[in-house]
Amino acid sequence: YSGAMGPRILVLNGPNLNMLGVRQPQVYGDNSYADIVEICRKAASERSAEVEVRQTNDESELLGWIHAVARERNFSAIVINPAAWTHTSVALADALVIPEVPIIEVHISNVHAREPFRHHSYVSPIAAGVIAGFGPAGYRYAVDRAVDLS
Ligand SMILES: O=C(O)[C@@H]1C=C(O)[C@@H](O)[C@H](O)C1
Repeated sequence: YSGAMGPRILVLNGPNLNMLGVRQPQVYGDNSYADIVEICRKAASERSAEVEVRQTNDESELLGWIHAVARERNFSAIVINPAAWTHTSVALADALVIPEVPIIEVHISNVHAREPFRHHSYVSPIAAGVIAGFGPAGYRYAVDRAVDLS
C-alpha cells in the first residue's frame, strides 16, 4: 500500500516499552518512548513515507491492530518490537503472517547476550529481518528498511 505520501509503515511496540527511560536504563538506555516515536517519524520523513507508531501492554489490542492490517492492507510493512511477547507468543507470530506485508523485528537490547529465555523468538522465523542491540537507533534502520521493502 502506498498513500498519497508514499509507503505507509506501522511501528508496533509491546509490553513495558511505555516505561523506556524508567525501566532498567542500564539495559534499555534512558531514551523515553516519546524519543522512539520521534526517531521513527524522522526516519520516515527522510524517505517521504508515512509512519504510525503505537504501543500497548494488552496483547488482544496488539492482535487487533495486526488483524486490521491483514484485512485493510492499509500499511505496506510492519516494524515490531514485540518485547516480552517475542519469547512467549505463538498467537502474535501467527497473526504477523500477512502475505505481502513484510515484518521487521526490532529489539533495543542484544537479546542474544542476555538470559537464555531471550535467545528464542517466535517472530524471527516469519520476519524479513531482525535488528537487536543497537538501542533506539535500531528503529531508524528498521523504518528505512521497511520503506525499501514496501
Ligand atoms: O530489547 C528489547 O527491546 C526487548 C524488550 C523487552 O521488554 C524484553 O522483554 C525483550 O526481551 C527485549
